[in-house]
Amino acid sequence: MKSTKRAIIRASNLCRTYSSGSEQFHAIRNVNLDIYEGDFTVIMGNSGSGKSTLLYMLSGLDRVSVGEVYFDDQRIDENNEKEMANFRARRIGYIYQSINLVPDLTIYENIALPGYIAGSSTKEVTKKATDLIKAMDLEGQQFRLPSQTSGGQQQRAAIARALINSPEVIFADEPTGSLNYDQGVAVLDILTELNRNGQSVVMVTHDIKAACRADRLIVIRDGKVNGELHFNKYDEQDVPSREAVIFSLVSGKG
Ligand SMILES: Nc1ncnc2c1ncn2[C@@H]1O[C@H](COP(=O)(O)OP(=O)(O)OP(=O)(O)O)[C@@H](O)[C@H]1O
Repeated sequence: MKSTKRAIIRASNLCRTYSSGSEQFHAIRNVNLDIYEGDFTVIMGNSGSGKSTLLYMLSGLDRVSVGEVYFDDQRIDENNEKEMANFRARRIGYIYQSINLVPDLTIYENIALPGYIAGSSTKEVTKKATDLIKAMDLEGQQFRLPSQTSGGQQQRAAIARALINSPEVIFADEPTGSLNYDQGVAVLDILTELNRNGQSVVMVTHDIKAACRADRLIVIRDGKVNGELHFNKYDEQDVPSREAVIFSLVSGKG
């Protein structure tokens, strides 16, 4: 479907080939994909279909083998290492399934660190980190090490860390994968609220309930885009009907 929304990311003829010895594996094959500003885009697909690989390339976390990636109309796949690190620090936020907080830094320090890496002043970082700690309901946890907090608190800290530089796009790779049900819902509620306030979100998930948060769903199969659905902004009432259409598209039973 042609969209009137602005493409914040454009990927053209994207390929990613992994080599091991003389073997080559084509994890992403000729993908053409736009990600629209303000959308909550969800990527689903079977294990090994290439979701994480695609997310890495769209976010500049990994190199493309062939193809082009444009972010806000600027080509990023030709960036050198320094330009790419700068791009990642300032323009995107990344939330990992495995959370990946630095174990020896406090929750506050983990959240603040990318602010300093991006070159913000101590005053700016302190204000933003303090606001985010409040918004993510982490007051009282900020001087603890990650190991002294719950999984849900750690993932909320990881979201705060991803937001510290006010990125244009937040990428989340199975952000609820290591959480219990209630913690997962809390994280999805935060991402949904951020998106309602205009934040572009791109999330990979295996969970159909989590995928119901999408206003655009993309299904990947064998490294290719295999289907797409569009929804209105998330409304809890729509979940049962959304679950059914998402299930039929993902399972190929539609
Ligand atoms: N560094 C690598 N070297 C070789 N093959 C890789 C590498 N990383 C991923 N692959 C392969 O590429 C394919 C896509 O992997 P990817 O992690 O993108 O899949 P995924 O859809 O995110 O899977 P999952 O849902 O299980 O996380 C898989 O077959 C995987 O084994």
